[in-house]
Amino acid sequence: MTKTLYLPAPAKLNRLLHITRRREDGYHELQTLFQLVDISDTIGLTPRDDHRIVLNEGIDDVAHEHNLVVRAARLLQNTHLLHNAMETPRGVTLSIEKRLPMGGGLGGGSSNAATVLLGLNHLWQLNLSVDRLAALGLQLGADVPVFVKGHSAWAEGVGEKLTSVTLDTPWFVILHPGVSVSTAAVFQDPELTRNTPPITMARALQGGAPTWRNDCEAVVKKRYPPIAAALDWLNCFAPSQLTGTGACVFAAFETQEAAKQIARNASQHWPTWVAKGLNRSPLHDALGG
Ligand SMILES: C[C@](O)(CO)[C@H](O)COP(=O)(O)OP(=O)(O)OC[C@H]1O[C@@H](n2ccc(N)nc2=O)[C@H](O)[C@@H]1O
Ligand SMILES: Nc1ncnc2c1ncn2[C@@H]1O[C@H](COP(=O)(O)OP(=O)(O)OP(=O)(O)O)[C@@H](O)[C@H]1O
Repeated sequence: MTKTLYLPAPAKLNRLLHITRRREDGYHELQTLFQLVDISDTIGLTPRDDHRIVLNEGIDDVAHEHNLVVRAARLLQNTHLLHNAMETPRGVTLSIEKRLPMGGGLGGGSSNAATVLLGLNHLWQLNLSVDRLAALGLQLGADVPVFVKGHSAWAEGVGEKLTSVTLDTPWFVILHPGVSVSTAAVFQDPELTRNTPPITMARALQGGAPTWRNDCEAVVKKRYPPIAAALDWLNCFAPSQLTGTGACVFAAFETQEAAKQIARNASQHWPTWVAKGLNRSPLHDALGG
């Protein structure tokens, strides 16, 4: 019987997010500190004898063809075909066990895609380098490369120019304020701070957590009062921030016990997670890379 490989797709937090410039193409250049955390979706990959890419358990509301796991598998299959025209590309049956909220700023979809790229590179024995896979991943989304590289990182560009960093690893309380944020609308908002002067990585790291902030926060709070309310609530216990363009907000605690205590109260109002900060991705641990 063909065995299924189950691999984690961890979440990320943006512990600092500066927007430094709007580009000609409308996209924005960022400086961000990505930290991986230990809450994950699980992706199942079962190799097939034919060339089909099948998604068994998907996600309601996302058509299979649009699902980032299917798009990642197709991208890899097409890349392989292009360079190995004589070889029949292999297929895979995929499944997703979703725990990360969608569109929450935790990068779940991007992480799912990265797990498929690395998992299939392993199963199909393609031997593509991590750098090559990260470049392919960028075609699927700006947050895919950091998950492919598998380490907390300082990022520039739209998030693809990565330098691995080692961050502190506190326990985080993460809340989902229950609204869905349009990333495009936040980036188009005339009031968005989009001219923060670039800083060096060394300076960002030297300043540490008390100096880290997210340039999207003011606009997001104004547009989405439930996010402002969640930030105000969490700020009563520890300095709190938005991840990405939201909707999730988070705060760091020194111990698991302290985080759990706040999470117990928070969970009366919002979906809540306690997550440990990581530097290395559990996906890379699982693949032994
Ligand atoms: C802000 C972050 O969460 C930081 O981790 C991510 O860069 C967002 O990445 P994402 O959710 O994959 O966003 P995308 O789906 O690529 O972008 C949605 C829309 O937001 C705007 N956008 C996004 C990223 C970026 N660096 N500049 C932008 O202006 C663009 O209008 C884009 O059409
Ligand atoms: N496998 C997938 N998992 C989650 N979302 C997916 C997936 N495939 C496609 N999508 C689509 O991608 C959108 C963004 O998902 P994702 O969970 O990555 O957002 P996010 O956490 O806000 O990420 P980011 O921090 O990169 O903005 C979803 O709203 C959904 O429509």
